[in-house]
Amino acid sequence: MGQWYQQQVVMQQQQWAAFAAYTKQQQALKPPKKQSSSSSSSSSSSSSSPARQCSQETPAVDAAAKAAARAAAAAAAAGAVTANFAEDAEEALLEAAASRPRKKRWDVEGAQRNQVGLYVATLNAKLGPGKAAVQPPAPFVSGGERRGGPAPEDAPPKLAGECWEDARGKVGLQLLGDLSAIRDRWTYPLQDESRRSFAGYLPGILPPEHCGAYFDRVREDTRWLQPTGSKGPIPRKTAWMVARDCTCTYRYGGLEVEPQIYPNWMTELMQVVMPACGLSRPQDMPNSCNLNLYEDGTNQVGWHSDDERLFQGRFRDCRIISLSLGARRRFELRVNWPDGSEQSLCDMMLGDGDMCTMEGMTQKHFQHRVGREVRVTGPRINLTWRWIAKHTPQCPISRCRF
Ligand SMILES: O=C(O)CCC(=O)C(=O)O
Ligand SMILES: [Fe+2]
Repeated sequence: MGQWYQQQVVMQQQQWAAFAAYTKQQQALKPPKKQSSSSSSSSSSSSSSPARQCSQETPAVDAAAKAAARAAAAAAAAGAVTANFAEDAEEALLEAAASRPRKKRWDVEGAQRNQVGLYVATLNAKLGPGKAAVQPPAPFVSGGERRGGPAPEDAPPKLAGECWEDARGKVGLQLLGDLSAIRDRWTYPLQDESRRSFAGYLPGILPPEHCGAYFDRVREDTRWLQPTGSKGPIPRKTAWMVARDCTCTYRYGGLEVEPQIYPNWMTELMQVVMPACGLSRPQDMPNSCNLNLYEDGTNQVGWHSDDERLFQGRFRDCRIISLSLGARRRFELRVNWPDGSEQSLCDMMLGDGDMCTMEGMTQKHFQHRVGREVRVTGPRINLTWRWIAKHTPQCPISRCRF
């Protein structure tokens, strides 16, 4: 092992030890949770003992931190993952540790174990067969919930057999990559037939010399907003655009973004990129687009699904097509309800001019994010096209009868 890697491993281990200590301290400081009404405990919320909660929770924090530290060290030693890996694992754990109960059966330990487990599973996949040196923490089976994620008790029942959804062939779902004339340039990093969930990747659809021009145009000719949510201004700028005659606002996570009608550059850009997804006729084009501007790696979007009512993605197949311009960022997907010991995390590095899709029931079964990557210094714009399936009652299109 080279000296550089050894230094990295030691640094990561030190970082993790400090982090574990910090997390432990935070857990101890955490205000006591309210007892649930069904609890027989006589202690009120103000008198329940933080020390007791702490002694239950810190071993899990430690175990998860150690597992992630081993994962990060092994990855660095093997040179198998990007330098951002340790940071991502740390963030995953931080996120789990910062989670707060939403439902009675929420369990911080389970959430942490599953979070870290996802990273370890990804790492092992990257290390390759026979080199999976890292043991993931035991998966958490029930009673857990991840922040923003659905509760285990909300897991949909499986159909007869091992599948959650009808097969692609049965419902006639065609993947955009298969519709494309450049089929051989598409890959599908996420292909989960049992959940009828797919994510496709098409590198470099725009030539590099055009990407910069589009980037500047989109940046300059968009009215960017930075709405404020419950935790302050969102860590990116955003815009919501819709096709002519539509007035649907986009509501998500307590935010509401007013629509801008597709400018001419948007229609032109769609004509350039949509044929790569087999969509060439104007009537086939998506009727809405969410735009994000990430000024640098500190800007991000947290775990979420694009499962708003507008798109009906929880109930029917839903296509989402994205184009990235500017700095390369990691786009990750994770499964909502892992099956038994199944650990599923999928990531794609999205660079200048790359396209990516989410198709089928992905918004029901998976969450996605672009996490913090502090080493990224350049800006990135992402355009995420969708089809509005149910317009808001106020929108004239919802009142149209064709
Ligand atoms: O920036 C990205 O690649 C993802 C954006 C996203 O998830 C969204 O706009 O809903
Ligand atoms: Fe999204």
